[in-house]
Amino acid sequence: MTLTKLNFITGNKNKLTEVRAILGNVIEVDNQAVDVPEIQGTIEEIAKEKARRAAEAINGPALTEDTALEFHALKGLPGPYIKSFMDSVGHEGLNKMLDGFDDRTAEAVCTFAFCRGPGAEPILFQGRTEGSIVRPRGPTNFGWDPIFEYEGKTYAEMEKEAKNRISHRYKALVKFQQWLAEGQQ
Ligand SMILES: O=c1[nH]c(=O)c2ncn([C@@H]3O[C@H](COP(=O)(O)OP(=O)(O)OP(=O)(O)O)[C@@H](O)[C@H]3O)c2[nH]1
Ligand SMILES: [Mg+2]
Repeated sequence: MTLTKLNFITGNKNKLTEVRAILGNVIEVDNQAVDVPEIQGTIEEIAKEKARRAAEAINGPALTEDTALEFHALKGLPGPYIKSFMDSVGHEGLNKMLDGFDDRTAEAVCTFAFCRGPGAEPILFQGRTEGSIVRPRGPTNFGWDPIFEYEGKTYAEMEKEAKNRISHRYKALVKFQQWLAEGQQ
């Protein structure tokens, strides 16, 4: 089955905007904001199960994405649980979690999962970008962008195009595009 368009199942408008900006001229990206329950487990287990449940929910091919933010000093936490950490303690709390450590480096991880349909095994495409956790700088319209610094600028301080050339999401989508170009084996 050669894909001519994608159904990206996400409730996150910022993610959708970046996926369309990065994939825009490669393939059409539709969206359905189906609320898919997320299990606990490894990043890969969470990403796969999200795609399985999305494909079941729409009874068709589904692309999903799960993002994690791993603090090296905390052995990878908050990881895939970053959303609840961000909602509960915010930029300041996330910074404070590292104030007792010398190592403030972190890794942004984006894991796309494509599931051809109910019962199919999802295929994963992962991108990672290394940075440091800093006090917030820049616009606050996308999650933890203001506290993730890459080569001197936070994601929030970067022009959108600049972020979309180096981000965890961009790197994951490069792998996805290669898979699409190779005929989706
Ligand atoms: O500053 C940011 N820069 C990014 O590039 C980025 N990508 C994701 N996130 C946030 O990290 C959590 C992941 O949780 P998440 O993957 O489950 O996303 P979500 O629940 O918002 O959407 P979805 O699960 O419907 O796709 C959510 O709070 C997202 O807002 C980002 N924050
Ligand atoms: Mg989610």
